[in-house]
Amino acid sequence: MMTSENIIEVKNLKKAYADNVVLEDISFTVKKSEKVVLIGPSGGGKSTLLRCLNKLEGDYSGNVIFEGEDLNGASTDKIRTLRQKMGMVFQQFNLFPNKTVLENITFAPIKLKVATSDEAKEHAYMLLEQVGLSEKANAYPQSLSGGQQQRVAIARALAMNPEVMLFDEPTSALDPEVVGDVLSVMEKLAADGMTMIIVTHEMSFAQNVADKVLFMDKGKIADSGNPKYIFEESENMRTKSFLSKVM
Ligand SMILES: Nc1ncnc2c1ncn2[C@@H]1O[C@H](COP(=O)(O)OP(=O)(O)OP(=O)(O)O)[C@@H](O)[C@H]1O
Repeated sequence: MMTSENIIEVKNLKKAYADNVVLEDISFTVKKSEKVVLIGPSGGGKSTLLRCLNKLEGDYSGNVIFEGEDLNGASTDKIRTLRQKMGMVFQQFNLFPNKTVLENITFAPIKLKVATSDEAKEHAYMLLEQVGLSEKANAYPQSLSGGQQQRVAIARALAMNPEVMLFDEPTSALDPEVVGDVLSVMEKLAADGMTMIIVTHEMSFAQNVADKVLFMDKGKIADSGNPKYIFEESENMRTKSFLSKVM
């Protein structure tokens, strides 16, 4: 096994809320630069799995090994350090409403002392250019469209120079006409070699970007493979039935 190449290894992950088993025996690996896309019916456990990866969700059994270190059982300090290497983008942007776009992006690097104020600003302007929002540096989140806010949220996550980016349905809350802007920022990031784990209902995006697709149903990885296999070849009844409903 080429474990050294794996940036994330998930082994026999199980998670329950009281009696409700939400994740059952989940195992998979993510290599550096790989794009792993999680698809599947609502309630199947995709978001929960993503939150377990950076320990936003504690209390699971099994292992999440990130760059060789097991998050399960790691100290709070260690988890904080590891979490800094994982950028997360949520469905609901979660920008700081009382900070400008620039302040949203520079806040964490300055507070966590990974950059001086000048370095953080310089980096932020670079990132704003990357997401196509240079002219919005001094705007406040509420003056931006949902798609613009989500692109700021992506820039904010990138400001910490993460090793991995986790996306939890980043376009689900957006008006259809701005979804493409966010997806194209993500496609560029993918082409630049970022390691990405993405929960999405955007099937053509999944098909274009994924190296590996995990089809999650009822808390399990019910099917997995490259996009050609999942979208064209799989004979798995659950995969086929799900895809026939969403495509
Ligand atoms: N904080 C929580 N407390 C109790 N149950 C939860 C909690 N979060 C999620 N669940 C349950 O876990 C299951 C999986 O939810 P999850 O949000 O991970 O699914 P999903 O595949 O991401 O669905 P969707 O596509 O609708 O977001 C659901 O049955 C949900 O009700």
